[in-house]
Amino acid sequence: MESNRLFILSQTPSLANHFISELRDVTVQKDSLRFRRNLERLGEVMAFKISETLPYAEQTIQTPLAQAQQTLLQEFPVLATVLRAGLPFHQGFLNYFDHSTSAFVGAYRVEGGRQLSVHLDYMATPHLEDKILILVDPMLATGKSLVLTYKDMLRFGTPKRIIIAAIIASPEGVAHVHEQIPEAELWLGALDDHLNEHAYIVPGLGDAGDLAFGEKNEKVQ
Ligand SMILES: O=P(O)(O)OC[C@H]1O[C@H](OP(=O)(O)OP(=O)(O)O)[C@H](O)[C@@H]1O
Ligand SMILES: O=c1cc[nH]c(=O)[nH]1
Ligand SMILES: [Mg+2]
Repeated sequence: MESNRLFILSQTPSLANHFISELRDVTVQKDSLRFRRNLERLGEVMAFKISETLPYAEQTIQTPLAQAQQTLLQEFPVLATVLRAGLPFHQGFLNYFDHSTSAFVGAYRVEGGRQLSVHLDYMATPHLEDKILILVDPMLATGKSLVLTYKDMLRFGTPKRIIIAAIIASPEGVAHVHEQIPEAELWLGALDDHLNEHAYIVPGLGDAGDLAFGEKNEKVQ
């Protein structure tokens, strides 16, 4: 943990490091079922870690025998994700935050090296005013997809807390998010070294969307 706005899972040794290693490993990642499941497992781990920072309240539960006092979440966060690579990671969050509502955003990077642009074309979201929003996307490279997504989501209300969760990030992406969304807390699996000339994270894992779902055909007929 580097500051109160940046939390890095891999800084505390845990099983999460095994899941991240399998995502990166050029042999293991060929198994797309395992790749998707590792994204999902990391969503579950991060959901649990983030849940420790949310507000709770005492509640009384009736068991068949008596009443039990439980400390339970006061509210479930809204979970937002970016298609396509975000889907398995989002499923992991939803497995734990099972009463959450979800937002889906269609955003993709358009070739342009380090100066790439992001095309945003689909958004389905619940109201966000005064909500706790967790925006999940496994890869934070230039940070443009997440920043554009979040700024567009503000049309649907201003969340009272914004948490961004990514599995692998670049220093450039973290700096862009901190500059453009200073109120965001960033939760990462690992913080990598740099971006290459194609704006891929190094060492990274390659193309998360393609590894999860197959190479996309870029041709428009
Ligand atoms: O920080 P950035 O430079 O914006 O890059 C990160 C984005 O790249 C990946 O999606 P991609 O555009 O490859 O789409 P895909 O999920 O359909 O493969 C990833 O899931 C992020 O959304
Ligand atoms: O390294 C990267 C950067 C963006 N998207 C990916 O899937 N990988
Ligand atoms: Mg991709």
